[in-house]
Amino acid sequence: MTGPAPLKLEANVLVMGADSVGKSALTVRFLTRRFIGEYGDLESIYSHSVTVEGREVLFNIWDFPYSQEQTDESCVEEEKRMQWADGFVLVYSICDRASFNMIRHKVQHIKAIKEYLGLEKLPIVIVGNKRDLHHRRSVSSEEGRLLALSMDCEFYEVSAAEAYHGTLLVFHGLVDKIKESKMVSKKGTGIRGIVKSMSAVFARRRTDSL
Ligand SMILES: Nc1nc2c(ncn2[C@@H]2O[C@H](COP(=O)(O)OP(=O)(O)OP(=O)(O)O)[C@@H](O)[C@H]2O)c(=O)[nH]1
Repeated sequence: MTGPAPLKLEANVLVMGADSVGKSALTVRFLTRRFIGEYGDLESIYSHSVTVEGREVLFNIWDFPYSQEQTDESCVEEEKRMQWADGFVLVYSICDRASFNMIRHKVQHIKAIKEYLGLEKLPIVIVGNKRDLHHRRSVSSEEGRLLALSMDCEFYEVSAAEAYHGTLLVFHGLVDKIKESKMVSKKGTGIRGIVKSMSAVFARRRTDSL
């Protein structure tokens, strides 16, 4: 006798990182298996269903750079996005130390925002991208691993340019953590959930422009 099919899991994922570290490359590689080289600078949200260990997962992936200017408005918007997310992929480039140095602060920020949820383990994955550019490396694998360990996060080093498998591990690893933190999604499902979340994020902007 077979039991009921497991519930579909909805995972809102925020991909964050400094400029040009490969956030779009990583996201597009996961969603399409392809590396297309140039991605423009559009902030984007993608929805895509994937089967992970026999369970259907609807990923809503939001790829956006850290706010350049720390205005009150940009801070509020960033916090709303963090609230929307069930899990985080924090990307740095192994060739860009400044992008690595920002990670610790971002993890602390996310933890502060999510603290009220009382989750034991926040689903956060730290990713060192551009592993293929080893001749230009300025952050060692060890440093990345130690940072992740000290912040209680998962860690992967990948090359979005060279391989699909690494990005697959990143997103599947994150889903495992999200599953642990919420067995059943209590949020709105499908496009309604996204529209609700997007409306929340942009409500302030609309109000301000009236
Ligand atoms: N060699 C190499 N180049 C990469 C890799 N991932 C991304 N790139 C390149 O790095 C550049 C930036 O990639 P994006 O994916 O646009 O980076 P992003 O973080 O989304 O950039 P912003 O939208 O500006 O914040 C592009 O020229 C990519 O082709 C990688 O793994 N290896």
